[in-house]
Amino acid sequence: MAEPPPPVELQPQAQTVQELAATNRNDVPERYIRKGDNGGVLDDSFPLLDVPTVDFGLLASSTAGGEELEKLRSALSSCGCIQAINHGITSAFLDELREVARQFFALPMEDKKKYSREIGSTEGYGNDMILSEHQTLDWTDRLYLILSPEDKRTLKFWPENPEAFRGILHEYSMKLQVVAQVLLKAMARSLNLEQNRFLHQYGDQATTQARFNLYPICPRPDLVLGVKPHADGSAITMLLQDKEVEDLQILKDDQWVSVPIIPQALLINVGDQVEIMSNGIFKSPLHRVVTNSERERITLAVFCVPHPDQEIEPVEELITEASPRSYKKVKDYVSIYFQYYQKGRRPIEAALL
Ligand SMILES: O=C(O)CCC(=O)C(=O)O
Ligand SMILES: [Fe+2]
Repeated sequence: MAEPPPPVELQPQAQTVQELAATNRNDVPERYIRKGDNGGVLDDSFPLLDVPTVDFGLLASSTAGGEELEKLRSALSSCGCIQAINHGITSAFLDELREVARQFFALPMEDKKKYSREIGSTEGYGNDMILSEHQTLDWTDRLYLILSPEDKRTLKFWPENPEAFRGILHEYSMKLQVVAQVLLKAMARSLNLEQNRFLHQYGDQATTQARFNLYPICPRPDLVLGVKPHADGSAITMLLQDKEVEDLQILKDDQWVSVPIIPQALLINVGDQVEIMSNGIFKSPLHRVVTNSERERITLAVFCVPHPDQEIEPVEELITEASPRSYKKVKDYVSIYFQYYQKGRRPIEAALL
């Protein structure tokens, strides 16, 4: 993979999407209107995807769980995602987390702007990074924070208001490390590999990054997307969905389908780096977020990303005559990610042999 030039960010929008939505109740600026046939007509009749639920209590036991492993393998190699249940994080805790996220986005703008990200960098509060004059913007504001390793956190971006925010996010981060380990081991076992086969490549220097997403009410859901179609550049992504507003869609068999909400579940999807490690057996799904003219939506995505120096490549045992190697060895996969993403291309194309 060629070394990409670092992204150069153009002048950000003067207003957050939340401000736009509050002042402009009937229309949206041209910059947010999607161009071309970027995924078909946006009407509101998308079929619901049947995302398999996987019991993490069963996956975590090293002896039991054959049926659960098969369910995992089959889900990750078809739709590329699962609803993780019994993952050891209580519903009450997930509700607290949703509540501090809601309280943060409800703060007055001047309070939120204390945590604004700096131009050219992703961490902090703000909206879409603009890399080209032609870029269609996403109808979303975000708070982006590195969770781990802990010494990589930039605390100045971690809200002090609401007061419980930092403590709850820290606790969530600790709990997710366990969930990620269970998953990566189970993924290997489900393919009859030694259980640390993916975990070794994932490495012990991996970072986890949290992205709180606010999707304000949008007057033109027929024309505007919350997040344009993309696949994640992570190894895996764990999404805490909004409890009520169902606007995430996945491309399955060339059709956009809605992801149902299970309030106590974590929606976990394969990212490009696990697609590469599994030699394409596990699929990193294309997904997008539609907008909503009635309800705002808040989600929390956590991306689990191998260290940039870590080499990622298909696991040897998965390369056979019947399924030859499909991807090159890659390093620092995330660095080209934004440029491809903003151009609406799939970064994984760069890794294909
Ligand atoms: O908010 C969502 O439902 C999904 C967000 C997403 O795809 C992302 O942040 O990569
Ligand atoms: Fe995503």
